[in-house]
Amino acid sequence: MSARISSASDLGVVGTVRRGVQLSPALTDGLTATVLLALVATAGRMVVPVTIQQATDHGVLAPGGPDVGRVLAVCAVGLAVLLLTGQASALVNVRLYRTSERGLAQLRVRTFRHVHDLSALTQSAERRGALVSRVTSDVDTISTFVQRGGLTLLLNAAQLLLATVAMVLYDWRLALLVWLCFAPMAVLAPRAQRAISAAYAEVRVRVGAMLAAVGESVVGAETIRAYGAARRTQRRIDHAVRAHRGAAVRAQTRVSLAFSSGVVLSGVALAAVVVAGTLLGAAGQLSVGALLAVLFLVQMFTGPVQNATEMLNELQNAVAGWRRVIAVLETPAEVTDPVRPTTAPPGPGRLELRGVRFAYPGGPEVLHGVDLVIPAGARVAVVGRTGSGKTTLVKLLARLMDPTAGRVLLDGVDLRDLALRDLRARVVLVPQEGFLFDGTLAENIAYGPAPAGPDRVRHAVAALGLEAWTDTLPAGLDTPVGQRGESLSAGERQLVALARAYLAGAGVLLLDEATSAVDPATETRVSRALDRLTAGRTSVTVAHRLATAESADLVVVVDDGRVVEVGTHPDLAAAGGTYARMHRSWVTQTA
Ligand SMILES: Nc1ncnc2c1ncn2[C@@H]1O[C@H](COP(=O)(O)OP(=O)(O)OP(=O)(O)O)[C@@H](O)[C@H]1O
Repeated sequence: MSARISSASDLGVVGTVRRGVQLSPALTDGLTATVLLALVATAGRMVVPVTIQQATDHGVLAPGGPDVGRVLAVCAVGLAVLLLTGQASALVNVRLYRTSERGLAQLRVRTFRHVHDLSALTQSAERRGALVSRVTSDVDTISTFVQRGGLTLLLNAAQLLLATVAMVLYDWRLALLVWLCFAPMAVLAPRAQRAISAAYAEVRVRVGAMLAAVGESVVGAETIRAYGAARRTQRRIDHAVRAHRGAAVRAQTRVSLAFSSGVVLSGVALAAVVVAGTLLGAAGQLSVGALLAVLFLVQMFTGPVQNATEMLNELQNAVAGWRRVIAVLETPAEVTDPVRPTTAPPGPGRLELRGVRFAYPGGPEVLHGVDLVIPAGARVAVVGRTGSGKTTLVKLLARLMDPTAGRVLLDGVDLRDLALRDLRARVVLVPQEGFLFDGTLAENIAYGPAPAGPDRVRHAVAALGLEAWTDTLPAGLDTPVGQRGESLSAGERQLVALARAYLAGAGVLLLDEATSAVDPATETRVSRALDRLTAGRTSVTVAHRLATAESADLVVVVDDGRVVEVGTHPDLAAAGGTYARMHRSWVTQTA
């Protein structure tokens, strides 16, 4: 079972870009037209040097004296071309943004859906935060390159080529001289870029450390005060802030050095052209206009040579981002919809495990051949020591993952043959800590497969006997719960989770009993709501309190990945086995 998502795909650079483009086909929409427009825009830049040369040689320095009309005519043509190419340039940007945003939106949606399809197993194997970052920041690194980098790289090359051709046409010796001056930059720039990237990587690490230090000190303020660790914490923060400052200054120093060497090199090139051009001019081999034009063309060299390395760096980032996103998309979703789902009508809710074995990826087997029948409509409590496999068993019943061997059946049908949508409508898992979304109580209760209106929410609340509680809240069912339900107590969050499960209306409920302590009043409400919720339904509860087992129809005892006892509480308590021992020790502890 390969539930882990590899950190990155192992495609080469070209393969990665090709696969990335396949995944976001919108990226290539109208690309040919965009490239043509971009080439027109780049060619338009040549207009300035050419206009200057024409205006100088044939206007200002015309053989019969300055010809103002000619200068104006040349400038007007130059201006018109410049305006047109300016339009082309704006259009290129708009088109690029539009197609790249569309393409990246496709990629985000696709990756996000796939993350949802991955089994609970993969999601827990992979840190959830890291998955979120693949959908967000990794796609962002691609976006920077797609929006600017890719085309800039092409246009820079075109600009260098056109500028060189223009220079050669004016004087090939000057063109050669300029290339010689810029050669060191072509060699040094990649090195400078690497040094700058390394410095910024260091800055990012330091920012992370600084945020962690500050964040921990705020979140853990009570513990810090309780242990008198304020000074030690302060020192840690000071250190993190100083380290960040040092790294940021180093990075900026490198950027400034790189920038000024670029300026120096282009200055050297300009000076060399002025000297060589003047000598050629004196020998009658170069016109003043041509010399001016070449000086302008030199300016068109600096940008592309500096940009090229930066863009190559962005290409590297984008390829790394693409590789990580592709790795997510290439992780097979293990819990998939059956090709031909069963059409059998829903049964009463009888569950069965036959020879079920399970191992987490790369781990030892944690369930070793479990055979178990859960009759329809029974209230079942699963008990056992911590780590014995209770939660794993319940997750398999909900098909959050599939067994390594054996079968899980609902009303005689293998869960793998049930359409996932049908399965989720018939079996609902209520986790220990149900996730609450930032919204009102009613919105959170209505969070089920079928959207529910206020009447059904009120009905669910009344059916579970929770009105007395909701009536005490400031805005009743419209009370906001805060992010993750932080405005509610742990017990109240459980009540919301139960109402939500009630509204989902499934015939089979799988409950992971909450272990967090709640006040006695809420405790009573929770257990009353649970009684009402499970009435008439099949329910399997991972019981952390043996009181739950006492009131269940059937108790299942799991020990070290095996079901060792099944029976009613009185029978098992009298049998003198594992359950009887657990129960005796629980009674003495709580007595
Ligand atoms: N996501 C996971 N990846 C790898 N191993 C896991 C994972 N979840 C559980 N395990 C291992 O599987 C075994 C059974 O765990 P499980 O959570 O099913 O036990 P449990 O009886 O529910 O325990 P508890 O009462 O503490 O919740 C344990 O050894 C546990 O370490």
